[in-house]
Amino acid sequence: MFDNESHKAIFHIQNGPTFEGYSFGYNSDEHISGEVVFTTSLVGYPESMSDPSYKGQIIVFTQPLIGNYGVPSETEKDEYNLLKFMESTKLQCKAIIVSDYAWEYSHWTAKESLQNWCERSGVAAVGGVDTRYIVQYLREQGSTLGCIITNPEVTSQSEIDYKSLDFYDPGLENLVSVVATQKPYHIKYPHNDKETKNVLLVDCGSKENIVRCLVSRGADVTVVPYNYPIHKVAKNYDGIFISNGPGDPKHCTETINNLHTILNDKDLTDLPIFGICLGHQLLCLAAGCVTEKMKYGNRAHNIPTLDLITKQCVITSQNHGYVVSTNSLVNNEFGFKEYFVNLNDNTNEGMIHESRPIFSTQFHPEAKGGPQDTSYLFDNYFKNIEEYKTKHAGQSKTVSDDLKVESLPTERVLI
Ligand SMILES: NC(=O)CC[C@H](N)C(=O)O
Repeated sequence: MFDNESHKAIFHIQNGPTFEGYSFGYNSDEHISGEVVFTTSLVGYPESMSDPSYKGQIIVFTQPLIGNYGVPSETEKDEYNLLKFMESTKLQCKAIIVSDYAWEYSHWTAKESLQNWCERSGVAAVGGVDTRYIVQYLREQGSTLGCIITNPEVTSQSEIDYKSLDFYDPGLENLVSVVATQKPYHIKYPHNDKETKNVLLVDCGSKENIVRCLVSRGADVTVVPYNYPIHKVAKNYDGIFISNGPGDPKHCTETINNLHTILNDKDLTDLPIFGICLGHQLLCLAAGCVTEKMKYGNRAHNIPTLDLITKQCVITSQNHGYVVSTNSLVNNEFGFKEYFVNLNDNTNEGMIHESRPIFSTQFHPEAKGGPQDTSYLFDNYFKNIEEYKTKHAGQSKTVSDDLKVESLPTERVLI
């Protein structure tokens, strides 16, 4: 054991096993609790930990060595004024659990250690526990709540009365309202070599790379909060996009209702729409489908998924605990059908409309981290946008006062 592994940490799974390890993150006098989930991704811990979809969760990494390439800049921006390395402006998960923390790190992008990032962000981090055992347990029992105790006065796990502790359950809260932008903002395509397309992005806790995938293809992106009345302004844009986000999709009733109104609007039948992960679930709910909580979710960068149109297997990046019931997509009243299917567990991975330019995926084609097999979906979305623009060329579009780009901030507006 290294000297710096002497600060004891206890990780307890509600009504389940308890582990003793060392703390290498934020030390709190209070216990820190959340939903325990595991990811089998090998790399990409800065991207995952800054992904707003992980809000309220304790991430168990199955990759045994974590921290060895440090953490890149949390603030550096790219040519689009988007965060260059992180998926949002801060560390989002509640805590992390690893087998072996790498006290030494090295990478050309590294600005600080993972320990430092966790400490200054108030995120607990526990090393030295048997993560393979935890994953086996979660696969049997399903996702469950857990807590971390780093109070130095606690010296042994047997001293704690776990039954008396409160366990925070992120599934009960509308976390989208916490992580989404509070006000509209605008990201402009900085080059003028392509004809501008105007995309309206509904932010439920969007990953930065989703915005980049849109703007880098020549779109000016107006980002609105998840509950913005998009149905009232949709006709002024060339496409709608619905982002990923944390928690149970059923909490986002306003977004679901607004999307439902758009699907029913006879003037918007050819408007391109694309949704990812939570965005997929919300679109499905708006189309009358059903979502349910999975036993332990899918969080990985290598999930084989079948594209039912091309009949090709694609390797996908995933992070979700809820899923759309495939049965609820059969004979869909709006004309949607299944688009992708997960080849590990046969769960639904996407839907597409039989005639309208609308599709959505449960997996993450923006893939940060993860493989870029499915980036063609962004290209397909832009083909739909081109067609829509050509068809509606010459029609005047009036942008509502509160979305006039000149007056909008150029980055996410947080609480
Ligand atoms: N990445 C996401 O958008 C996650 C969607 C949703 N919160 C789920 O866990 O299923």
